[in-house]
Amino acid sequence: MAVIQARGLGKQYKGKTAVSNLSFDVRPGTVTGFLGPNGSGKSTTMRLMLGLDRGEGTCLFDGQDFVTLAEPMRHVGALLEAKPFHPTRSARNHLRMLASPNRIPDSRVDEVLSIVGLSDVTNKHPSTFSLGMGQRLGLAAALLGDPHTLILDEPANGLDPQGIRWMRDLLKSLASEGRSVFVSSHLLSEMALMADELVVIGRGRMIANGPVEAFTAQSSANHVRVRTPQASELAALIGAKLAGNGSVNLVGEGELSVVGLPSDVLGDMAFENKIRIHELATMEASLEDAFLELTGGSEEYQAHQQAPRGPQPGQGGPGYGPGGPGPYGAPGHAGPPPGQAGPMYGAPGQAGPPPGQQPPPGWGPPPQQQPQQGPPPNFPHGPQGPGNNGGQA
Ligand SMILES: Nc1ncnc2c1ncn2[C@@H]1O[C@H](COP(=O)(O)OP(=O)(O)OP(=O)(O)O)[C@@H](O)[C@H]1O
Repeated sequence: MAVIQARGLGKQYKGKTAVSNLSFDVRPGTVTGFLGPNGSGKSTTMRLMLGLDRGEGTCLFDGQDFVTLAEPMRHVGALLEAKPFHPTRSARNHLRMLASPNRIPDSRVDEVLSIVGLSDVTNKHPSTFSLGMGQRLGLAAALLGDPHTLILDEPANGLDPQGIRWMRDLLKSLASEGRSVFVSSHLLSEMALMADELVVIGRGRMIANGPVEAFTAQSSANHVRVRTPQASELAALIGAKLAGNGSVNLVGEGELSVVGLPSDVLGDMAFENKIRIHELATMEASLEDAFLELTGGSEEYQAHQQAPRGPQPGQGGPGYGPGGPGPYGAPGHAGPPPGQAGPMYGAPGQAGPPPGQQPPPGWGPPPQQQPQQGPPPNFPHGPQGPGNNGGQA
């Protein structure tokens, strides 16, 4: 059984939709990354999951609503915001205050302080902590009850590079013990190293949900680079073989970018036609490539003057058919301007679907939406709410 089952989560602020009809599962033994541009609704979703905000839908933890869990810290640990600590208590006392209603012994307080590397500052006031130290204390609070589920909003915020690596190793090892870890982060390279599954949202709506590999596999940035002194000849052969299912572009002198055929097929084709190959390399899309491509246009907040993101003058863009950008219509992947090197043979570009309307190929549909239920009750745990944050909505 999935440990976390979110169904139809939704929230409006003064008529403006922050989260709309989000459904997903988080399985035990996995780190599930929660991605989305600024303001896309990640924090709101996490608050809805924990009953900290009123909204639509349900979220069940092992089949139970969070607010009905007895001793919730033993089931779900949450880190939702940095430094929501008591103004006068020491770090240790802050944790003891959270531990006692959940019948968690003081020995566990010292244990989690040691796990997060704060053993030397247990008697200091968190108000004097750096952002990174505050995050560590927040994580200590989330771990207090040794929960099988963790919900962490940007836990790497403020951590130094060593801290970020430590956090990654910790979350992976917690997942490898069979726990469910649901974590948001803007650090895509981190997420690529850490996450098994992804939930990607834009403007509060589901964009993609599935394994990380499937997410990156659908990116048009996946291509094969071929360097050959017989580029035109090879491009013509590739174009014929593709027959509209992919593209081949001249991206530099004697350099082709091919989408739709793997390197072994290209190598054999060149060999059979006596075409010399100087380089044949499979270029895999990064999580960042796939994320920017898929969430393009769904950013709530954008700089007015964007840095140029498309191919540089004189270069083509990988994987563009003559009709436009790749299958998801990513900004910054607009292909070469007229008159510059560009697509030679390829499928007509398709305009990308609006976010959330058509999941990329190979991705399962989101779990079936359930009829939306009434708003969950207010978070009932008062000032000693879930995990660490005192239950502030
Ligand atoms: N208390 C609030 N009152 C009004 N609007 C809110 C409130 N909290 C969030 N919003 C709005 O809801 C939307 C989603 O915000 P949310 O903080 O959930 O996004 P996010 O994905 O966590 O953003 P970020 O990545 O920047 O942390 C935004 O448009 C935000 O302005």
